[in-house]
Amino acid sequence: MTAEIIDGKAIAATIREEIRQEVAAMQAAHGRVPGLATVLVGARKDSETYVRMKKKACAEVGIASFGHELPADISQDELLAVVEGLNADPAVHGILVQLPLPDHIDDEAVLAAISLEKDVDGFHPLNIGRLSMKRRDPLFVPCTPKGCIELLDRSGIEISGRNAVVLGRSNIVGLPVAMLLLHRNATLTVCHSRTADLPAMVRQADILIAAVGRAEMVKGDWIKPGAAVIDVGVNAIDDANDPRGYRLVGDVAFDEAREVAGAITPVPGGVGPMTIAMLLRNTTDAAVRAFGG
Ligand SMILES: Nc1nc(=O)c2c([nH]1)NC[C@@H]1CN(c3ccc(C(=O)N[C@@H](CCC(=O)O)C(=O)O)cc3)C=[N+]21
Repeated sequence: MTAEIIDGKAIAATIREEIRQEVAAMQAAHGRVPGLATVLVGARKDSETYVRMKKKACAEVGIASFGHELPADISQDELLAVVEGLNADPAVHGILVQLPLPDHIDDEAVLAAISLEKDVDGFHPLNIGRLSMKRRDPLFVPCTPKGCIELLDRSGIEISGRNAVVLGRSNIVGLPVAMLLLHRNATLTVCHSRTADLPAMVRQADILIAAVGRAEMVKGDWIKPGAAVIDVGVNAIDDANDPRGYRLVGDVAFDEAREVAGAITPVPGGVGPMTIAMLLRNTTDAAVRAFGG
């Protein structure tokens, strides 16, 4: 069997078009548009690239974006003051503090300072807490996990009653995507670096979410025939043939896995574009709430 390729780039484009129309209608009805503030501390190349992509995506759908580029040696108090200013700014409906933050900053304190109504990343401890409870909907669900579920839903892949295996337990992907799958009535297994016989666990998966950040770790013979494979990994590996000197690969050995899986996301062009589409979704939802529906 050769897997259906889940085209995250195309699905994300469809979602961006839906949002573009909503924003245009909002503009017509209220004369106002959603606004996203991005906060970038320091000059990590990857973070700069991600923030630039997010601002460009905002512009394409008519969301206003407000970029705050701050020095790497900013103090915790100064950064908290920036967040407080954005909390109070009525043109800003969503606040995204790009992670990782420099080591001297307590990132949990910064995320906890973001107004709940503007927490479009869904990383505020209260939103995470609500995500981890039954029937306590958080105001916002983190973008990458939400994008994974959206890919399954828009590809017609049933979640309820099926075996879902999540590889990885990070705060930003593994844990929240596990909660979402459980809420959707999957039978859930979370695997990590201490899991005994990882290939055997992964072979149980009707739905596999790979989010460990290790290039091509999941081999083709780990995949249950017909499984849906969502590859969250974004790993740069050296490639002299690429003008950038590297190329991106996922956590799954794609060429092997596609011979076994029923459906699989590519890297790039799978989960990545969905993360950004979900950020636009959350920002638009925040604005709808702020404008009173
Ligand atoms: N507060 C915060 N929120 C985040 O959502 C957040 C963050 N910090 N820190 C870093 C991670 C990573 N992340 C990605 C977004 C888009 C792609 C993406 O679109 N990737 C393209 C490839 C891009 C390329 O070619 O370089 C793709 O997979 O097709 C990937 C990764 C968001 N993150």
